[in-house]
Amino acid sequence: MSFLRFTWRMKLLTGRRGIAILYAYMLLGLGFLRSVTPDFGDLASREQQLEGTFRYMHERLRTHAESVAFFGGGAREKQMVEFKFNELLHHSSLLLKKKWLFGIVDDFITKQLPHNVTWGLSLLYAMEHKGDRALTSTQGELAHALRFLASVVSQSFLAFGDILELHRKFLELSGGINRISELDELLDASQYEGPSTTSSSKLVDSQSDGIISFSKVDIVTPVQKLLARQLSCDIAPGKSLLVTGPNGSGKSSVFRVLRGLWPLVSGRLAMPPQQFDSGSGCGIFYVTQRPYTCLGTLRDQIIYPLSCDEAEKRIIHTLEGDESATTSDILDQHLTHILVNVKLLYLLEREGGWDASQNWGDILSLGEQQRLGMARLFFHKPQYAILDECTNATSVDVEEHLYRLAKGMGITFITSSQRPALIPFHSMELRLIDGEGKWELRSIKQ
Ligand SMILES: Nc1ncnc2c1ncn2[C@@H]1O[C@H](COP(=O)(O)OP(=O)(O)OP(=O)(O)O)[C@@H](O)[C@H]1O
Repeated sequence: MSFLRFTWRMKLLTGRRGIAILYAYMLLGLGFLRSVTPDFGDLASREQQLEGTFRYMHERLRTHAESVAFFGGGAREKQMVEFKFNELLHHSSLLLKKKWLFGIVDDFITKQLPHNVTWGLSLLYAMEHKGDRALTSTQGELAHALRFLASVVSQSFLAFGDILELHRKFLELSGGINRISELDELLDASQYEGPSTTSSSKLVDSQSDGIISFSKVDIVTPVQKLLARQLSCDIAPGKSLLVTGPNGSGKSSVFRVLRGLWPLVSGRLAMPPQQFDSGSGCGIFYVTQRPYTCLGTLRDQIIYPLSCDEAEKRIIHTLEGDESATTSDILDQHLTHILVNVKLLYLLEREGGWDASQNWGDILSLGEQQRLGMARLFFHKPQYAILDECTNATSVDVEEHLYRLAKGMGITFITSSQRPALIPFHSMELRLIDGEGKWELRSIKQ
């Protein structure tokens, strides 16, 4: 109804030609805008998806920070998070650019051009009422004054609105700046107080003839609870150590100090050279009870923390394969052999090959994850393996089979376990007696 009334009023003011111009403009303008509008719905949902993945990766990293640090997977995680961040950044800037360009076109079609068209229509109106010059000029002046007043008032309100908005924008901006400066301060602090720097200044004797040696080391938690007083113990290649003790007595904490995740507050620690950060050919490799499953393919689970390229480079140096096969084929053949060893070959078929990408932490049982953790150990073949109850969900015969294989590869273990079946694979037992400082070391008769 109001539409008809508007049309009728417009016809009175501008005549048929004016109405025709107005509606023709509206239809053409709308049609044009529709045809050039990017699919903002799709773009926004893709942005949400990328943002979600990026946040999920951070969340996951926080949850598994300790495992990642033990593996020395920091560089690999950084690479993966940065890849996702760049993807998000690229998409967001594309979306912004599209919004900006569309804003210009939209503004032109819906505001600037109509403004001029209105002037055109006013001119038509003036020309059609040219009989009474005095009346026309009075109406013209009045219309002009009204338009001027309306535009001044609306512009003034817009300007005042902008000034009022400034405060809110400033508050929003200062909130963001505060968070960034807090992050900056924390990063600075972590550079000076990080466990690795504190401990490394005192500890690493990389010329230790391949021996891991604790000499009067106090194992102390971050809240200053003493778990083992003046721990002294040498682990030589081929002389594996079994760490036992009640729950909470500090078995894993010994490994944390060894890896440099907790500071060495007293004593001395020597260990063979290691390249945790590059993840390749490392001297000491850590396998947790619930092995960390990274985001990625089945192949990525075994070669972690190496990337596929790094793993291929490494395999080409260490293995001799069929000359006609590509590096990736040689790598996959080697990984298949490892899967056979850990009795997980069926995964390859079940999940659809090495490039299958799944949420491995959810779809694999704990026992399967643990065997995958051992597959990772066999791929990296370190000099020492820290095995923190990492086979306790597998059956005893599988556990013994895995230890036999690792021993056959010349890997020396530092194991935390409660299973008597593993005793024969070790030469010494370190028993943390009460979690209050007492410990004892005994040799195991083979
Ligand atoms: N980040 C931490 N901050 C403070 N205390 C901690 C921290 N991590 C562990 N602890 C404490 O240190 C003690 C030893 O923990 P640890 O994980 O070494 O025990 P554990 O012997 O490996 O136990 P379990 O056999 O159950 O695996 C526990 O009392 C635990 O509560």
